[in-house]
Amino acid sequence: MSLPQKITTKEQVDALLDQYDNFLFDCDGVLWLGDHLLPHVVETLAFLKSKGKKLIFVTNNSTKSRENYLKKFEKFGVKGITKSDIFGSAYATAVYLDKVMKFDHTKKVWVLGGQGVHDELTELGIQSIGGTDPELDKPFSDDSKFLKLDPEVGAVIAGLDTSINYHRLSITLQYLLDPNVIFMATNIDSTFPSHGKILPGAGSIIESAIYSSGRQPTVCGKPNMNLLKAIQAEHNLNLERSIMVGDRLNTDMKFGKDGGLGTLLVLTGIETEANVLKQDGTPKYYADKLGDLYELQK
Ligand SMILES: O=C(O)[C@H](O)[C@H](O)COP(=O)(O)O
Ligand SMILES: [Mg+2]
Repeated sequence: MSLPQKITTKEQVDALLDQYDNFLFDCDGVLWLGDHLLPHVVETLAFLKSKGKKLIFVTNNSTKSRENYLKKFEKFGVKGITKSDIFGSAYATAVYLDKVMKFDHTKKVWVLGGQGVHDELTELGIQSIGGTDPELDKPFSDDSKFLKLDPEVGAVIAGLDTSINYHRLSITLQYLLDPNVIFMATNIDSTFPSHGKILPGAGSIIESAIYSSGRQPTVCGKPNMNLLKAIQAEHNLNLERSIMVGDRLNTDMKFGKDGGLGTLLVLTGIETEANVLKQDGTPKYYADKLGDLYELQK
């Protein structure tokens, strides 16, 4: 059995830097927990950049568009990131619907999810309804205006929705009962690391739509390899010299392993050390936190 190796010394960090040119970062649980930036993240990213490393950000959190992630990076003082370095699951899902499924732009998308999904669809010229519409915050009743279904809806996209309620789930089901309506999910993470808490993730919400409709969605976030194809179309990385840094085994680490990348798990999000030490081969490396790559240099 090949146990994951814990990064605890400067020599190990140096060896990691020799081995990899491209660092792909998960965001929730690696860089930040909501609005709380994790220790020495800004310094670590600057340090890696100073060593000539390419930094790419790959998040399953669909509540923000790439444009809004850019603003979040700026707010935290992370410099030198461009939109093309950010791959969010809202973006990946919108692009897949548009480019792979060739979605008819005269049709609309019903959203069970946050603003990120609406924004990425808008950027591609696709209309969307539902989602963050405040009318959906009202309790469900037979008078709901949404029960008069929009015949132009051709797809449902489901993702993380922190305003989830019976109204949203009920209307989503009405659209999914039509087998001609495409069903997509941004990601299937069961949980979501918040500051000091583990909360229900997008997968736990989407599961309700799956169960009630009896349908399975096309999923676009990690560990789906379509996301890696999208990254490759933009950056053409040498995957053997690339490493995926994440906090979750069944999304981030699987994504890295399936894609032929190295894998580094940090313990600031979902997984515990005991859990990591049960793994054989993946992750290849683990650390208490991302900031250790910087702190161990001192
Ligand atoms: O439930 C979700 O959508 C996810 O748990 C969460 O947002 C994952 O984000 P990531 O860790 O990929 O940045
Ligand atoms: Mg994460």
